[in-house]
Amino acid sequence: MSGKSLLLKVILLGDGGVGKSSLMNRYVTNKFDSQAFHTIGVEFLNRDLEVDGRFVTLQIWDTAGQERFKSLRTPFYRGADCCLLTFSVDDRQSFENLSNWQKEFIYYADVKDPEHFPFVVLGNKIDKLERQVSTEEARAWCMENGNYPYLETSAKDDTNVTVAFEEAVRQVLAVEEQLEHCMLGHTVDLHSSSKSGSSCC
Ligand SMILES: Nc1nc2c(ncn2[C@@H]2O[C@H](COP(=O)(O)OP(=O)(O)OP(=O)(O)O)[C@@H](O)[C@H]2O)c(=O)[nH]1
Ligand SMILES: [Mg+2]
Repeated sequence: MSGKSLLLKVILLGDGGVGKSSLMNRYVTNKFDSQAFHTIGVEFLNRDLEVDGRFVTLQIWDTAGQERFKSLRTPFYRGADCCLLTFSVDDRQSFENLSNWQKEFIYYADVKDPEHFPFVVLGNKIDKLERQVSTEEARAWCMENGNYPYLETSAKDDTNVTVAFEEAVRQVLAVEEQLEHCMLGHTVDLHSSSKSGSSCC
């Protein structure tokens, strides 16, 4: 087990009103406000956690989903280690906009290798009885768009909120481990007389 704490930046993106701020506040302060105000620009909160023996400080960046705040949120995408694409299961439009959020993130965060970037998709407000997006549909979107993990959450009832943020950490650690593995492969390569090296990257 490593004693060093890792600082990870995760960013919550999605339409205005899907519950991004509520998810962050539920996770960090364990509170829920049924009359939350729209976010203007960005806000962030930190929480320390341990995942699979790794100590992590999770820096959660909560962005304003409303279109009019686009120029205020996009400068903060750079340096994110994971992106939580969020929609609300009772709002079909917010689900249909996931691709736009994915593209906006890749562009403004200047992601060099989008295929391997860790996105996690959250379908929030599962406590609501009238759904407009089924679990199967959401899973299918995740499969088709990069094989992303999909979690259904409720910030109101505190369903899967901790699991969602821990999954984000796991995704980042998995990518990091793969990179370390590849670099190790290259190091071994330099000292090897053989031309054939690691084929993982
Ligand atoms: N029923 C229910 N309501 C929720 C849930 N999460 C958030 N809400 C409510 O939905 C509304 C919008 O939530 P916010 O967290 O402000 O949404 P947001 O995504 O941060 O919105 P912007 O800041 O405009 O981007 C608020 O009235 C919340 O109380 C949930 O899981 N279930
Ligand atoms: Mg908000």
